[in-house]
Amino acid sequence: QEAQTQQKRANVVILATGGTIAGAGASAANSATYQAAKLGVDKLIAGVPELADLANVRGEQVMQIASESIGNEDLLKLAKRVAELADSADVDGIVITHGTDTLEETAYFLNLVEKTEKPIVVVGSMRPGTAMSADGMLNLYNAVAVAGDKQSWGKGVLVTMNDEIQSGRDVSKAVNIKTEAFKSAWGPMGMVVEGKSYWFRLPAKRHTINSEFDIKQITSLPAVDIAYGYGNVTDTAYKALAQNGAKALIHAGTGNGSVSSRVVPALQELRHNGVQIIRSSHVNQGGFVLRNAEQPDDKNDWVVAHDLNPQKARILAMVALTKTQDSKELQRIFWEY
Ligand SMILES: NC(=O)C[C@H](N)C(=O)O
Repeated sequence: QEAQTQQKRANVVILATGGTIAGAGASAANSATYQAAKLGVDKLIAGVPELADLANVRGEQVMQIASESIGNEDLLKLAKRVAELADSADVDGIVITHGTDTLEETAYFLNLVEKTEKPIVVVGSMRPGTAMSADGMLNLYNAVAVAGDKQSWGKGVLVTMNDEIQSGRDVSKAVNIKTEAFKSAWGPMGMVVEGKSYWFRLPAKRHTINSEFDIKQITSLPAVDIAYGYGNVTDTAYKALAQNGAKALIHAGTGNGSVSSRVVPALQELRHNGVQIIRSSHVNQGGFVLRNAEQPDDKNDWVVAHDLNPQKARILAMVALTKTQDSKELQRIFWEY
């Protein structure tokens, strides 16, 4: 009978990248003061013996860093390894342990470029494993439960934090000091409770298997940078980023992605010189930027990021620019993904 259950169990690979879920503090009282990326993947797995009740789990250490330091090369390395594993017949699901600071960027990137229906679940924690009420154990348990579940197939890259199943496209870190840190303007897709998934909605945007992008065809990512809008802003940062080689600039705009009159002329000139200008909003609870609202995008030949926050807009712009330099195509992609 033991052999039978063994057979039915899904094979889940945990790819560890670092972050607070692998962090350690000096004492159990240290929930916010600690070093990220200290524990190896074997220790993470050994720390939650109950994972073995959910799936046949094995781990791989892909990198060991705090997620604020993840660069494009790291993204490519991780995504290529995910694609290899997704292609292997003996892998049913993939979990990625990740720092929470850029977790939403990695999750969205994978959602765009992985051509698989197999579950890919990105997970982190807000407290290191050494802290009282550490959240990493349960988050990881939930991630393995979701990754090993047939119900999770074809739903795009998922994030399991705080018992919720979120879409990797929509979810974003909204609070930095609570375990209830990750939110989506459009709500979670489901819940995971005691190792069982409960689904309520599906993603409407193109992802993974229905995406036109494929990590196997991407060898490098173009420079795309973000500049922030605020009162009294100048065009200095925008110009400097472009001069430094940015192929597209994400305007992390105020409100509706509005652009200060002090910045508009520089952005018009940069677009004239070939730099793509993408207007997003930096409002906290979910921006919503529409073409030709606040700024004449048709006239300026700018793109709007719609509901993508600036950091997610950077990810989509990089991926899109591997295929097209056309601003209309870019805008189509921003509506569809
Ligand atoms: N909670 C965390 O994981 C934060 C950490 N700075 C990281 O992103 O790696």
